[in-house]
Order: sequence, then C-alpha cells, then structure tokens
Amino acid sequence: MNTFKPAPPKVYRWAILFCVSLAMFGNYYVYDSLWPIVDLLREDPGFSYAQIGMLSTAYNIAALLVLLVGGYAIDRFGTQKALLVFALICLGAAVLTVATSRYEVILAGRFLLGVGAEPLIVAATTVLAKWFKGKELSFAFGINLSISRLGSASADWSTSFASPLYTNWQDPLWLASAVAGISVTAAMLYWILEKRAQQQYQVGEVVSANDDKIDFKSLYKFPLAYWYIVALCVVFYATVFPFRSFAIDYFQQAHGITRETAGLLSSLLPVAAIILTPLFGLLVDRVGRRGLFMAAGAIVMLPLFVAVTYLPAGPDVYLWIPFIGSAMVPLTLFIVIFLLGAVFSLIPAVMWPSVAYLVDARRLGSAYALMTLCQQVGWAVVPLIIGRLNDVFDAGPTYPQGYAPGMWFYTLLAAIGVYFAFKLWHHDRDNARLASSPHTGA
Ligand SMILES: C[C@H](NC(=O)[C@@H](N)CCCCN)C(=O)O
Repeated sequence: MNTFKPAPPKVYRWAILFCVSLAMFGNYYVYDSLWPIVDLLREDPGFSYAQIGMLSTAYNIAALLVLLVGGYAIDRFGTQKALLVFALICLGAAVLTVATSRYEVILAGRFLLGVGAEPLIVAATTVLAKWFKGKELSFAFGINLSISRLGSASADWSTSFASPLYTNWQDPLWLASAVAGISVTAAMLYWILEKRAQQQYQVGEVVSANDDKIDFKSLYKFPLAYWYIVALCVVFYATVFPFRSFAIDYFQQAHGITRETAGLLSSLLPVAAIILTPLFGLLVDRVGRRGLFMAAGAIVMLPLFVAVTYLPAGPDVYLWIPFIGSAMVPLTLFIVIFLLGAVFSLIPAVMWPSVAYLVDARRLGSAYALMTLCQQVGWAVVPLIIGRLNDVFDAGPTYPQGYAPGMWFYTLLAAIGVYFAFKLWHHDRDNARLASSPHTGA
C-alpha cells in the first residue's frame, strides 16, 4: 500500500502559526494583567509591595520546577494535548487568582500560572519547529513573539479600553480570565487543524523534547561566550520584567499620572518590541557583530533608571496609540520608556539566536533550557528585593523619593549587564563566532 502523503499546503502552516500565536497572546496577557492593578491591590486588600513582589516570584518558582522536567509532558502526550492542557491550566490559574481576596489564594493562582504558562511557551515553540523547520522558522518565531508581546501591550491598554473595570481589583482579572479562554479556544483549533492535516498530509516530526532536557554532565562543555550570554540574559530579564511589573503603579504614584496614561506609557515597551524586534533581527542577520550590538544595548539601558528618577519631567508630549487612545505624557518618561523598549527589542533579538552560533546543534535544546532556567532565578529574586525596598523606604505618592533605591538597584543590575556584555564582546573579538554574518560569510 502506498503511504506517501504530500506536504501540507502553505496556508496550513500559517493557520497553525496563527492558532499557536493566539494561545501565546492569551498567555502573555494573563501574566501582565496583574500590573495595572498594583495600586488597587495595595488599597483594598491592602497588600504591601513585598507581597506583590512575591506574586511575581511565585510564577518563577513554579516555572523553575516545571522547566526542570523539561519537555517531558510534551514528549509524552504530544503537542496537541500539551498545548490544550497548559492553556487550561492558565485558564484555571487566571480564575483562581481572581476568585477570592485571600492573599494565599491569589499567590496559588500565580504559582499555577507559572506551571501552565512557561511549558505552554515551550510547547508553542515545539509546534513552530515541527511546522516551520527548514522553511521560514526564524520569521515564524519573530511573528509569534510579536503577537505574544501584543498580549502584554493589550494588558497595559486595558486601562484605556476597559477603564470602567478598574473600580476594583477583580474585574480586570475577570477580563484576563476571558482572554485565557481565547488561549484555550486557540489550542483546540490548533488540535483540530493539525489532526486534519495529519490525515491528509505529511506533517513534520515532533522535535524531540529530550533535546530540551538539561544534560548536567556536559555543562562544562559549553563555551565561555555562552556563559557570558547566560549572565547577560539573567540580569537583563531580572531588570526589565520586574521593572514592567511595577511600572504602571510607579508612574501613577511617583509621577502623578492617571492609570490610563500610565498604561499607555508602559505599553510603549512591548509596542516598540513588536515593531523593532524583527527589524533588529534582520539587521543583525545582515551585519553580524552580535557581541557589539548586545554591548550597545546594555550601555543604552544603564542610565535609564537614574534618568527616570532624577531628570526633570520636561514638557508634556502627545502619545497616540492607534485604536487605543492618546494622552499627554512627560517627555523624559516618554524618551526613557521608548529607549528601554528599543533595548527590549535589540537584546532579545540578538541574544537568543546568538546561542545557536556558539553551541553545537545537538545540544542547543539543552543550552536554551538551561538559559531559561537561569533566567527564572534572577527574575524570581528581583521583584522581592524591589518590593522590600519600596516598603522599607516608604515609597508612595507622598514620598516618591522612596522609589529611588529600587531604581538604583535596577541600575546596579544594568551595570552588571554592561560588564558581561563587554566581556562577551571582547572575548568574541578573539573568537569571532558572533561577528559572522551569513550574507558576507565573514
Ligand atoms: C523570548 C522571551 N521569553 C521568555 O523569556 C519566557 N521565558 C518568559 C516570557 C514571559 C512573559 N510574560 C521574551 O519574552 O523576551
């Protein structure tokens, strides 16, 4: 019997990409839905900044635990079941987070989110590898990340398009639960679509999740440059993600702007990333010099937290986000957040692909899994420190200077980032693996 099946038509690939990206959109939205209600959580249930920091950390602790078992569940159950189960866990987590005002229950909700969200990202990546390997894989990853960041931006924009919900802390999170429902629907659609495709066409092999397990015995074999990238990854995400967590509340309390305006301003970060990440990716693919680009990004980030704290606000400028809204925002805040958005585009666009130039292809999954694991550790610790600093220094609208120690802590992290970026750049000038460009063959 002839079992030959043709390759699926292109439209299937893009439909799969759309479904998986929609699932990621919901995932990023739910994660970021907590940050616009920080002030409400402090007012009504009366949580401290340290407690809010712990809500962020709970996600990372859960993520650390599930990342340790790597892609086992995806391997065992396949991407169709895995994506749906993880999306359902995210939905359950979103509902648990909003169900009661008890701190422990909210904490459990954020922990459960970590259990579902990070493996969902791994499952989504596995699906893309399955459908796009040997085709437009990098481009598909870029689109997927941009749509994910749109989820983050939408959570910030909800302060405008869903402003009536922000009279209490729970309604915005019910909206987030509904968005988590979109992820579940997208996962179901993906399942149906891929099942149909498998009946008629030859669909790519699942990239073995074993590749994503960390082989602790061979860690010492990774080159030094890889470890510099891991160090940069840790401090970079430990700075940017926690800053984003507290940003809307910080803009409201320290700079006296409304939640809507603060949401629009904070969304500049993911919006810049949506536009600039693929462009930086294209540029670096052309010219190489990855070490130099990462060092440049780290240098640009260094003064931003001090600038936002001490520079005069400057005149108000008009910020307009199509279909969402507009607001007048202080020029200094606008420039700082835009520059941070540019760095948030440049460093990830260069850093993640750089690993592929340094590590043997057979150990790439292991290298990425280890990098993500280290990322979670830094990202887990910093919100606790920032929350504690804000509490100890009495940060709030009556004492905005109380936010300064937190900003200095971000600056310290950024300085460590500059150190590792320069070590990487210098090291690579001798080895030149990151300097190469596929177009020049250099
Ligand atoms: C590509 C990178 N993704 C991650 O770092 C994920 N491990 C966690 C993302 C969670 C965001 N809510 C990125 O987003 O830059």
